[in-house]
Amino acid sequence: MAYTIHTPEGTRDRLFAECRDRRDTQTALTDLFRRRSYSEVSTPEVEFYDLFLRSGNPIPQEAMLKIIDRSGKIMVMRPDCTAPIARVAATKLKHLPLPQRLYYAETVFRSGDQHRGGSSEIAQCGVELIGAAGRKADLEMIAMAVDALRACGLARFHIELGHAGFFCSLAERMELEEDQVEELRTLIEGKNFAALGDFLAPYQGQSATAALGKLSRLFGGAEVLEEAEALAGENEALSYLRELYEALCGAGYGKYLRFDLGLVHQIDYYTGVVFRGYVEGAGDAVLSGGRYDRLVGDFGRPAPATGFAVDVDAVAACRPGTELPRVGTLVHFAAGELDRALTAVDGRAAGTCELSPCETLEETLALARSKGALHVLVLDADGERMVEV
Ligand SMILES: N[C@@H](Cc1c[nH]c[nH+]1)C(=O)O
Repeated sequence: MAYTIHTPEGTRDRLFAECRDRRDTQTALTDLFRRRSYSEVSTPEVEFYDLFLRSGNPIPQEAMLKIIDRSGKIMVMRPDCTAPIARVAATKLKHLPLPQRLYYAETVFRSGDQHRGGSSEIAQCGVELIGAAGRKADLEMIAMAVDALRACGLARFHIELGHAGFFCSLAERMELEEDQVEELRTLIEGKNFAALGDFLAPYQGQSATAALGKLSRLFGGAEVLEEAEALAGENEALSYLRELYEALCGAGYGKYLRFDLGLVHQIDYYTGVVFRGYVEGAGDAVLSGGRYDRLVGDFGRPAPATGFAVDVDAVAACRPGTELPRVGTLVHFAAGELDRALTAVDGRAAGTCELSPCETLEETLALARSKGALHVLVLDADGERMVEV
């Protein structure tokens, strides 16, 4: 059957260098998170569908991979890490003082054209700062987003800042129905200018219409904030973004920051500052996050929170190239010489030397030739010698 040799849509096998790059990227990120006092948590790969419906419906329902369990309950492959961690913070961790700093390295599953043909299995590495509101917590998180991409060895990247409150304050002024607000959000998020124009046409003349129409074009440097103020008037979200920007510039982060006031995440638990990270060489965002002050409360312990997740494979693909070390030496060892053989492997640079599983030297030499190795180290009762391949 042809099925058995294919992997399901949106998934694929990952080999050698790709696995190593994923692991290295995860390590670079988690080292940073640990240094900043974040502790690791892990939540189940399969969760109740209801968890994601109740917690503000973070992911469109059609994007969740569903499973029916034996009793007929609908379960989903975890489509998002933040909602389950909010549950943990509100339940298992409720006796611990706030704020709590948590990190994770997990896979999320999102399917359908929602992900524009990309992988539906996404390795994420992220942080959540739970129980801290306000300026200092937002500064910590945005600085950490910059440092996370720097820790991965990236130089050409930027973080785009937006504010969920800006869109909401404009949408509120238009007195729309809830589903119309969602439609508007999707049009702006998708930078779908033609449809947005049609949507707003009946509202021409209203004070927020011009700003909403231009929202998806309001991106760039700090001048964007002035442009937005000119369109929308004094606005709390804009003043707050300026305040954060000035503090971050003072700490040397300014050159990594830009603004995108049309940044309206599809995930709809965000309540304040939102941001995305873009790297030269990757079409889509490689980092995404922001403030979500109501989600933890949905699980019974009100607490403001902020966080972000890095798409590990997307970042790994943009890291400066590191060639996979070529295996230069195979170790051919006689029975009883396993310990010497392993010592020889461990004493060389990782990945440059490996054991030969062959019984005869001829077989090992043939294996060495097929792998492009240059030497065979022979270990036997007489001692050791190096044979050129
Ligand atoms: N869970 C979000 C990222 C995030 C973490 N914390 C807040 N936001 C995502 O997958 O895009």
